[in-house]
Amino acid sequence: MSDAVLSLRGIEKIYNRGRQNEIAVLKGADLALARGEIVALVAPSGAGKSTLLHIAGLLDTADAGEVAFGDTVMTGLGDRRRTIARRRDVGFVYQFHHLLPEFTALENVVLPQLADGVNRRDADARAQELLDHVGIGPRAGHRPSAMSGGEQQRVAFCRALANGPRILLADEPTGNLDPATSDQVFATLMGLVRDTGLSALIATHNLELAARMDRVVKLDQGLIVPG
Ligand SMILES: Nc1ncnc2c1ncn2[C@@H]1O[C@H](COP(=O)(O)OP(=O)(O)OP(=O)(O)O)[C@@H](O)[C@H]1O
Repeated sequence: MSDAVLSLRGIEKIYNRGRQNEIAVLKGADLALARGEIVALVAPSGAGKSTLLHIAGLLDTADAGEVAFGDTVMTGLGDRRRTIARRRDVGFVYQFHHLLPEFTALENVVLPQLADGVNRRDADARAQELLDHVGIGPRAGHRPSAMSGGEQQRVAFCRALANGPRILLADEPTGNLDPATSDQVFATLMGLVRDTGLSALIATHNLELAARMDRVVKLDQGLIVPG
């Protein structure tokens, strides 16, 4: 039995295996996220943060090692089960919001719920509740192009949380914002994660933001080490 919500054990990833440009990015990375824990992942550019987040979120597979959500080992499960787990258990946030431009803020938060079988009325209510929670309820009917960068990113947070995941994975979630906005939007994200009791792994270059999380880890030579 493990108390961890997310466990990465001995994760290895090699790109271009057997070719001249072979690159071993992860060489046995270990990390466990406790319930409600917010962990900062810091590393120089190219060290493998995105690769690790993609493997943790079942968007990519490792060459060796194991990913577990709670006590369930996800490694080796078929595509269907991985897709369902990814949709239900994991929320992703990226540096760029990747909202669908032709849909409103509300609709962007509704869509992942419809894909998970939630009815429209419940999905609308949950989306509005999340948007209210991050302070942009009145903008629910606006398309992303009519919103500021900070507002767009708040919508992206709501979309990531729409299906009630256990784990939030974020890749430079405020990296595209100016410093003042980044600070506010980061505080919003932290509040949202705390209020929902999620476990979060947040990659950032920003050491000030990293210091505000529960724990800092570094990716160093393909391994996770204390920050
Ligand atoms: N699909 C791929 N094929 C080959 N090499 C790749 C692939 N994806 C990433 N890499 C290489 O693996 C290394 C790690 O990439 P990754 O994107 O995980 O780093 P990162 O730490 O997230 O960087 P950044 O902070 O710049 O986003 C880099 O050298 C990158 O060029």
